[in-house]
Amino acid sequence: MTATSYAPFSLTAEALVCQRHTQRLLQGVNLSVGNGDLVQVVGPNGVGKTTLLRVLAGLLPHDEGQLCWQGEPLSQQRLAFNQHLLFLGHLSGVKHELTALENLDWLMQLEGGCDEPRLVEALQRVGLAGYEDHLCQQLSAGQQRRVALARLLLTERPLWILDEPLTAIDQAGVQALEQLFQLHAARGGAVILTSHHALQSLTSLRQVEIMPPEDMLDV
Ligand SMILES: Nc1ncnc2c1ncn2[C@@H]1O[C@H](COP(=O)(O)OP(=O)(O)OP(=O)(O)O)[C@@H](O)[C@H]1O
Repeated sequence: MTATSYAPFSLTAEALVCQRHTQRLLQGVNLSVGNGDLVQVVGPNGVGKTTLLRVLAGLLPHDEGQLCWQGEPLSQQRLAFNQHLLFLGHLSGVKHELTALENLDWLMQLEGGCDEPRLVEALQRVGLAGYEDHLCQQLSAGQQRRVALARLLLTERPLWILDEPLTAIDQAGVQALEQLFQLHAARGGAVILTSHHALQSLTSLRQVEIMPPEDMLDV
Protein backbone atom coordinates (compact mmCIF):
# COMPACT_ATOMS: atom_id res chain seq x y z
CA MET A 1 0.00 0.00 0.00
CA THR A 2 1.22 3.51 -0.75
CA ALA A 3 1.02 6.48 1.62
CA THR A 4 -1.40 8.40 -0.57
CA SER A 5 -4.68 9.53 0.93
CA TYR A 6 -8.09 9.37 -0.67
CA ALA A 7 -10.30 12.07 -2.13
CA PRO A 8 -13.48 12.89 -0.18
CA PHE A 9 -16.30 10.38 -0.53
CA SER A 10 -19.57 9.59 1.16
CA LEU A 11 -22.02 6.72 1.24
CA THR A 12 -25.30 7.50 2.98
CA ALA A 13 -28.29 5.35 3.75
CA GLU A 14 -31.52 6.90 4.97
CA ALA A 15 -34.48 4.97 6.30
CA LEU A 16 -33.47 1.83 4.40
CA VAL A 17 -36.03 -0.95 4.36
CA CYS A 18 -35.31 -4.36 2.93
CA GLN A 19 -37.45 -7.42 2.62
CA ARG A 20 -36.32 -10.89 1.54
CA HIS A 21 -39.19 -12.94 0.18
CA THR A 22 -41.92 -12.42 2.80
CA GLN A 23 -39.48 -11.61 5.61
CA ARG A 24 -38.98 -7.94 6.52
CA LEU A 25 -35.36 -7.49 7.63
CA LEU A 26 -34.00 -3.96 7.61
CA GLN A 27 -36.41 -1.44 8.92
CA GLY A 28 -35.40 2.21 8.76
CA VAL A 29 -31.61 1.84 8.83
CA ASN A 30 -29.64 5.11 8.76
CA LEU A 31 -25.92 5.14 8.12
CA SER A 32 -23.39 7.64 6.85
CA VAL A 33 -19.83 6.66 6.00
CA GLY A 34 -16.99 8.78 4.69
CA ASN A 35 -13.24 9.25 4.88
CA GLY A 36 -11.65 7.81 8.01
CA ASP A 37 -14.70 5.93 9.27
CA LEU A 38 -14.59 2.46 10.80
CA VAL A 39 -18.07 1.01 11.20
CA GLN A 40 -19.04 -2.36 12.66
CA VAL A 41 -22.55 -3.59 11.94
CA VAL A 42 -23.69 -5.65 14.93
CA GLY A 43 -26.78 -7.61 15.90
CA PRO A 44 -27.94 -11.17 16.55
CA ASN A 45 -27.68 -14.00 14.03
CA GLY A 46 -30.14 -13.67 11.19
CA VAL A 47 -31.08 -10.07 11.92
CA GLY A 48 -29.85 -8.81 8.55
CA LYS A 49 -26.21 -7.70 8.87
CA THR A 50 -25.07 -9.48 5.70
CA THR A 51 -28.18 -8.23 3.97
CA LEU A 52 -27.33 -4.64 4.93
CA LEU A 53 -23.76 -4.99 3.67
CA ARG A 54 -24.99 -6.39 0.37
CA VAL A 55 -27.49 -3.57 0.01
CA LEU A 56 -24.79 -0.98 0.82
CA ALA A 57 -22.51 -2.60 -1.78
CA GLY A 58 -25.24 -2.32 -4.39
CA LEU A 59 -25.54 -6.11 -4.66
CA LEU A 60 -29.10 -6.35 -3.32
CA PRO A 61 -31.95 -3.93 -3.95
CA HIS A 62 -33.66 -2.13 -1.08
CA ASP A 63 -37.42 -1.71 -0.90
CA GLU A 64 -37.69 1.73 0.68
CA GLY A 65 -35.39 4.58 1.65
CA GLN A 66 -32.44 6.31 0.01
CA LEU A 67 -28.96 5.02 -0.74
CA CYS A 68 -26.59 7.67 -2.08
CA TRP A 69 -23.00 7.81 -3.25
CA GLN A 70 -21.50 11.31 -3.26
CA GLY A 71 -24.98 12.67 -2.58
CA GLU A 72 -26.55 11.09 -5.67
CA PRO A 73 -28.64 7.91 -5.81
CA LEU A 74 -26.24 4.99 -5.94
CA SER A 75 -28.29 3.42 -8.72
CA GLN A 76 -27.22 6.35 -10.94
CA GLN A 77 -23.57 6.26 -9.79
CA ARG A 78 -22.92 2.56 -10.01
CA LEU A 79 -19.81 2.67 -12.18
CA ALA A 80 -18.09 5.35 -10.10
CA PHE A 81 -19.17 3.62 -6.90
CA ASN A 82 -17.81 0.24 -8.02
CA GLN A 83 -14.46 1.84 -8.78
CA HIS A 84 -14.25 2.95 -5.15
CA LEU A 85 -15.52 -0.26 -3.54
CA LEU A 86 -13.81 -3.41 -2.41
CA PHE A 87 -16.37 -5.98 -1.22
CA LEU A 88 -15.43 -9.23 0.46
CA GLY A 89 -18.29 -11.62 1.14
CA HIS A 90 -18.56 -13.98 4.08
CA LEU A 91 -17.25 -16.86 1.98
CA SER A 92 -13.60 -16.61 0.99
CA GLY A 93 -14.52 -16.94 -2.66
CA VAL A 94 -11.25 -18.59 -3.65
CA LYS A 95 -11.22 -21.22 -6.35
CA HIS A 96 -10.04 -24.56 -4.96
CA GLU A 97 -8.46 -25.71 -8.20
CA LEU A 98 -6.19 -22.65 -8.41
CA THR A 99 -3.09 -21.97 -6.32
CA ALA A 100 -2.97 -19.19 -3.73
CA LEU A 101 -0.97 -17.04 -6.15
CA GLU A 102 -3.29 -17.76 -9.09
CA ASN A 103 -6.31 -16.91 -6.95
CA LEU A 104 -4.89 -13.59 -5.82
CA ASP A 105 -3.84 -12.81 -9.39
CA TRP A 106 -7.36 -13.57 -10.59
CA LEU A 107 -8.97 -11.49 -7.84
CA MET A 108 -6.70 -8.54 -8.61
CA GLN A 109 -7.60 -8.76 -12.30
CA LEU A 110 -10.94 -7.35 -11.17
CA GLU A 111 -9.06 -4.20 -10.21
CA GLY A 112 -6.87 -3.91 -13.28
CA GLY A 113 -4.21 -6.46 -12.39
CA CYS A 114 -1.08 -6.52 -10.26
CA ASP A 115 2.48 -7.65 -10.98
CA GLU A 116 3.66 -10.97 -9.58
CA PRO A 117 6.28 -9.69 -7.09
CA ARG A 118 3.61 -7.61 -5.34
CA LEU A 119 1.22 -10.56 -5.28
CA VAL A 120 3.90 -12.76 -3.73
CA GLU A 121 4.79 -10.08 -1.17
CA ALA A 122 1.13 -9.70 -0.19
CA LEU A 123 0.78 -13.45 0.33
CA GLN A 124 3.90 -13.43 2.46
CA ARG A 125 2.56 -10.53 4.53
CA VAL A 126 -0.66 -12.41 5.29
CA GLY A 127 1.36 -15.38 6.53
CA LEU A 128 1.32 -17.52 3.41
CA ALA A 129 5.03 -17.56 2.59
CA GLY A 130 5.79 -20.96 1.11
CA TYR A 131 2.14 -21.57 0.20
CA GLU A 132 2.08 -19.44 -2.95
CA ASP A 133 1.98 -22.47 -5.26
CA HIS A 134 -0.29 -24.65 -3.13
CA LEU A 135 -3.73 -25.39 -4.52
CA CYS A 136 -6.33 -23.66 -2.35
CA GLN A 137 -8.07 -26.98 -1.77
CA GLN A 138 -4.95 -27.94 0.20
CA LEU A 139 -5.20 -24.86 2.44
CA SER A 140 -7.09 -24.54 5.73
CA ALA A 141 -10.17 -22.33 6.06
CA GLY A 142 -8.10 -19.60 7.74
CA GLN A 143 -5.42 -19.81 5.04
CA GLN A 144 -8.04 -19.54 2.29
CA ARG A 145 -9.49 -16.51 4.05
CA ARG A 146 -5.98 -15.01 4.14
CA VAL A 147 -5.68 -15.42 0.38
CA ALA A 148 -8.84 -13.35 -0.05
CA LEU A 149 -7.73 -10.81 2.57
CA ALA A 150 -4.40 -10.29 0.78
CA ARG A 151 -6.36 -8.08 -1.62
CA LEU A 152 -6.61 -5.50 1.15
CA LEU A 153 -2.84 -5.02 0.96
CA LEU A 154 -2.91 -4.37 -2.77
CA THR A 155 -6.08 -2.44 -3.45
CA GLU A 156 -6.25 1.32 -3.89
CA ARG A 157 -10.03 1.37 -3.37
CA PRO A 158 -11.08 3.58 -0.46
CA LEU A 159 -14.31 1.93 0.68
CA TRP A 160 -14.02 -1.58 2.08
CA ILE A 161 -17.21 -3.50 2.84
CA LEU A 162 -16.21 -6.73 4.54
CA ASP A 163 -18.58 -9.45 5.70
CA GLU A 164 -17.07 -11.40 8.59
CA PRO A 165 -13.46 -10.90 7.43
CA LEU A 166 -12.06 -12.31 10.68
CA THR A 167 -13.83 -15.68 10.46
CA ALA A 168 -11.32 -18.53 10.87
CA ILE A 169 -8.48 -16.06 11.44
CA ASP A 170 -6.23 -16.71 14.45
CA GLN A 171 -5.55 -14.17 17.21
CA ALA A 172 -2.32 -12.80 15.72
CA GLY A 173 -4.04 -12.47 12.36
CA VAL A 174 -6.96 -10.59 13.92
CA GLN A 175 -4.55 -8.11 15.50
CA ALA A 176 -2.76 -7.59 12.19
CA LEU A 177 -6.07 -6.98 10.43
CA GLU A 178 -7.23 -4.52 13.06
CA GLN A 179 -3.98 -2.59 12.46
CA LEU A 180 -4.60 -2.69 8.72
CA PHE A 181 -8.13 -1.30 9.15
CA GLN A 182 -6.78 1.48 11.38
CA LEU A 183 -4.09 2.32 8.83
CA HIS A 184 -6.64 2.37 6.02
CA ALA A 185 -8.84 4.79 7.99
CA ALA A 186 -5.82 6.95 8.81
CA ARG A 187 -5.17 7.27 5.06
CA GLY A 188 -8.73 8.48 4.54
CA GLY A 189 -10.28 5.16 3.60
CA ALA A 190 -13.32 3.65 5.30
CA VAL A 191 -14.28 0.18 6.46
CA ILE A 192 -17.77 -1.18 7.05
CA LEU A 193 -17.67 -4.68 8.43
CA THR A 194 -19.56 -7.33 10.29
CA SER A 195 -17.77 -9.35 12.90
CA HIS A 196 -18.64 -11.25 16.03
CA HIS A 197 -15.19 -10.25 17.37
CA ALA A 198 -14.97 -7.32 19.81
CA LEU A 199 -12.32 -5.47 17.70
CA GLN A 200 -10.88 -4.01 20.89
CA SER A 201 -7.91 -2.17 19.42
CA LEU A 202 -10.04 -0.09 17.04
CA THR A 203 -10.63 2.86 19.34
CA SER A 204 -12.44 4.96 16.74
CA LEU A 205 -14.79 2.12 15.76
CA ARG A 206 -18.46 3.09 15.47
CA GLN A 207 -21.05 0.40 16.01
CA VAL A 208 -24.35 0.32 14.16
CA GLU A 209 -26.80 -2.08 15.71
CA ILE A 210 -29.41 -3.80 13.58
CA MET A 211 -32.54 -4.40 15.60
CA PRO A 212 -35.00 -7.17 14.74
CA PRO A 213 -38.22 -5.85 13.21
CA GLU A 214 -41.16 -6.11 15.58
CA ASP A 215 -42.56 -9.21 13.89
CA MET A 216 -39.27 -11.07 14.61
CA LEU A 217 -39.00 -10.08 18.27
CA ASP A 218 -40.78 -13.10 19.73
CA VAL A 219 -38.99 -15.67 17.53
N1 LIG B 1 -30.47 -15.93 -0.01
C1 LIG B 1 -31.47 -15.68 0.83
N2 LIG B 1 -32.74 -15.71 0.40
C2 LIG B 1 -33.75 -15.46 1.22
N3 LIG B 1 -33.59 -15.15 2.51
C3 LIG B 1 -32.37 -15.10 3.00
C4 LIG B 1 -31.23 -15.35 2.19
N4 LIG B 1 -30.12 -15.23 2.95
C5 LIG B 1 -30.56 -14.90 4.17
N5 LIG B 1 -31.89 -14.82 4.20
C6 LIG B 1 -32.73 -14.47 5.34
O1 LIG B 1 -32.36 -13.19 5.74
C7 LIG B 1 -32.17 -13.18 7.15
C8 LIG B 1 -30.97 -12.30 7.44
O2 LIG B 1 -29.81 -12.94 6.95
P1 LIG B 1 -28.40 -12.27 7.08
O3 LIG B 1 -27.44 -13.23 6.49
O4 LIG B 1 -28.47 -10.90 6.53
O5 LIG B 1 -28.27 -12.18 8.67
P2 LIG B 1 -26.99 -11.86 9.56
O6 LIG B 1 -27.42 -10.86 10.58
O7 LIG B 1 -25.83 -11.50 8.71
O8 LIG B 1 -26.75 -13.26 10.26
P3 LIG B 1 -25.42 -13.94 10.88
O9 LIG B 1 -25.03 -13.16 12.10
O10 LIG B 1 -25.90 -15.32 11.21
O11 LIG B 1 -24.37 -13.94 9.80
C9 LIG B 1 -32.00 -14.61 7.61
O12 LIG B 1 -32.68 -14.81 8.83
C10 LIG B 1 -32.59 -15.42 6.51
O13 LIG B 1 -33.87 -15.83 6.91
